[in-house]
Amino acid sequence: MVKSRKSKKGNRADKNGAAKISPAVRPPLPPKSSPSSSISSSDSTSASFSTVTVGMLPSDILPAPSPLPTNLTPLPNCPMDPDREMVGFVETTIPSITGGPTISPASTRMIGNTKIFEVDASVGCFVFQALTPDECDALIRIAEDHVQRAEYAQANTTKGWRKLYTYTSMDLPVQDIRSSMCNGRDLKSWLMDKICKVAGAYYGCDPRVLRARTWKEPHFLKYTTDCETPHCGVEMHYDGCNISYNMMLSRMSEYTGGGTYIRCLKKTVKLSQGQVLVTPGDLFHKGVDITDGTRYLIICFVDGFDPGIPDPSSSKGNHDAYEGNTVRYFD
Ligand SMILES: O=C(O)CCC(=O)C(=O)O
Ligand SMILES: [Fe+2]
Repeated sequence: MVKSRKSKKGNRADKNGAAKISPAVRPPLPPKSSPSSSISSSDSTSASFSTVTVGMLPSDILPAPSPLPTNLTPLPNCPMDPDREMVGFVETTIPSITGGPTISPASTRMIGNTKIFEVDASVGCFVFQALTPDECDALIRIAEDHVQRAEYAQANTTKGWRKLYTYTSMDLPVQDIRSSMCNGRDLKSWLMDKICKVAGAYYGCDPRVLRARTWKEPHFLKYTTDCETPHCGVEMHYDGCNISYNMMLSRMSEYTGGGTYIRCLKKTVKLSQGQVLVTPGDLFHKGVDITDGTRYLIICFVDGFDPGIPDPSSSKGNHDAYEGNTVRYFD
């Protein structure tokens, strides 16, 4: 049956979050070189990510099959998912079995300047807006650009979408995109700082103790129905780290279905573009199948502080029946 989200080679983290993963042998880094292209965000709220610069990889000496756009179409002044259609409700619950939609306010609170939506405080699950749509679109583009270059170059040192874990098949470690910079910081540490600051405050630990579990983290995760062997979802599992975060890069309109089903809550959390769901690593959950389109996430298995929240759910019962019990969080 489904258990911890194992790495492809059978490594896994134990229930205390200690990684039992043998040190990965990484290929040598290519020499650093000057930037080849950049994406600028016009969103003034995203000052810390105003420029994503993609540096040159060895494959850059070959013509790129599809060059990166040098500018992104500015989105209307909307800090949230432009496709959201239900502005005004803080939480929408649509029970799949017991009748029609009900709307109930989510409990919210501020951590610094960040608004936290409690998915369920008793099991330490929460959502917040971490990125702007511009930032999400830029991240998808640099990931896909990296993959295209990797496929084009067919070089062993540059790999594209691949299977890093048992239940997924299109993963890409963020640190593969070695030269992407955000205002002089590398992408991985920029993301980790952003999330760990809030997660540390939420769970009551110093954010500096929180770290990515292995070199694979954080990683892009792609689901798509638009290929020969569609990759649509992830079956029930727990991540086995201390804390996990799932950051949504896609807009709602880019896929149908999807969402993260949390077994003990019998709820599927559907994130808007740029929102992140943070959970303790012991909670059973699944990536609900998309039925059409493409859904991109950045996932991270974080260690360093155990929030000590065991999963209260039982594996018995028809949990799939509750997958349609969807919650969304809006301002
Ligand atoms: O697709 C999702 O929402 C969940 C993905 C997930 O649980 C994982 O990659 O470990
Ligand atoms: Fe997971």
